[in-house]
Amino acid sequence: MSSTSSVDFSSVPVLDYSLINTPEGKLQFLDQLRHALINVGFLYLTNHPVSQTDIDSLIGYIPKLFALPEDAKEIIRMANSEHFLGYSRFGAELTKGAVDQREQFDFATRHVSRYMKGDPDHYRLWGPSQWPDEKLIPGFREVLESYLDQVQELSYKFSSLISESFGLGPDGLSQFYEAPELMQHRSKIVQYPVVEGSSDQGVGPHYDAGFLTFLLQASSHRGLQVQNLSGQWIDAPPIPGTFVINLGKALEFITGGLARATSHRVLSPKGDTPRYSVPFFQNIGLDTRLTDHVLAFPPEILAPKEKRGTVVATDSVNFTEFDKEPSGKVNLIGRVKSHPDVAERHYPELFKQIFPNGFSGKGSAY
Ligand SMILES: O=C(O)CCC(=O)C(=O)O
Ligand SMILES: [Fe+2]
Repeated sequence: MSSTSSVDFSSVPVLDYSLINTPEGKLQFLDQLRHALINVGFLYLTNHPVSQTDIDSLIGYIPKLFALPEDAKEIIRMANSEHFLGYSRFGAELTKGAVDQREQFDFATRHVSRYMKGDPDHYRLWGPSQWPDEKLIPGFREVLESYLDQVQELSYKFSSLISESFGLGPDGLSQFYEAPELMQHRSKIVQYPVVEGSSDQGVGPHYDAGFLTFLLQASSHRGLQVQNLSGQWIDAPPIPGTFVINLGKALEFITGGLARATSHRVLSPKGDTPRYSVPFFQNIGLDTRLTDHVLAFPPEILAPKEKRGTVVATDSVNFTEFDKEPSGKVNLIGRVKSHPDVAERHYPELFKQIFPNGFSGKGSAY
C-alpha cells in the first residue's frame, strides 16, 4: 500500500450516539459517520444505548468463564455443533497460516433453526448456542443473552443511520435483513493470554467478512490496531463506555467500495494479565446474494471517495464467487475452512469438496 491521501487517519474517530436526539445533532452525527465510513472504516461509539450495568456484569463473568474446569469447556466444544458455536482451545485458529494466540467461545443471538430436511446446507448454519453448566457459572447465560439482545437492536439502528448518512433514507439497508426471527448474529468471547516466545500474534491482519462488527474491549489492554491508507498501524486502545464499530467486506462490496472495510490485527498483551474482548458480528439474511443488491449513491455522496483514493484489493474473502452465492453459503464455506474438524463431522460432503485430499492440518481463519 503506497497511497498517501490528505484524508488519511492517524487515530480512530469517536462518535457520540446521543447527538441523534436533536435534529441538528443528528445531522452532525450523520456527517461524522459518513466521514468515518468512507475514510476510516472504524469508529468508537460513545453514549450508546446498551446498558452499562449489563456490560460491567458481562465483563465480570469473562475471567470466570475461562477459568471453568477444562472438562466443562470441552463438553461444549465447537466440534459438537453444526452451527459452529462453542468452545475453541488456545491456538485452534490460524490467520494466513500463523497461529492466533487466543482462546474463545462462540455464542450467537437467540434463534430457532429454520432448517428442514431438503433445505440447502447453509440453513443449518444458524441455531442455538452451547451454554456452560449454569451451576458452574450462575447467571452468565442470562447476562450474555440480554447483552446480545441489546447489541442486536443497536446493530439495526446503526445500520439505518449508515443508510441515512449515505442519503438512502432510514430503510436503505433493510433489504439485507429478513424478519428478526429469521436472523441470527454471532459473537465471541475471546481471551488473549500473555505469551512467551517470538510471536505476538493475537489475531493476524485481516478484514472482517460480514456486514458490521461491534467490538467490546473488555479489559484495559492495548493491542487492537487498525491499518490506515498508507499502511501504518494505528492503535485503537480501549475507551471505557464505548464500542469499536467496523465494517466488513460484504458492506464494502455493496457500497461499491464507498464504505471501507479496514484491515486490523491484535497484538498479544504485555504484562501479566490476559486481554479480553467480545466482538459481535452482524449478519445479513442467509439467502442474500450481494451482487443483487449493489447500491447506487447520489454524486455528492460519492465525491469524498475520489479524494480518498482506492482501497486495496480484497484478500480476506473465502473464495472468488463470494458475491454471487447466498450469504449463508459464503459464511458456511468460511467456517468449513477455518474449522475443518467441525466441518468434517457435520458437513462431510462440503468438507470433501473443499478438502478433496483431507485436511492437511493447516486451516485459515479468515
Ligand atoms: O479482539 C479484538 O479486539 C478484535 C478481534 C477481531 O478483529 C475479530 O475477531 O475479528
Ligand atoms: Fe476482526
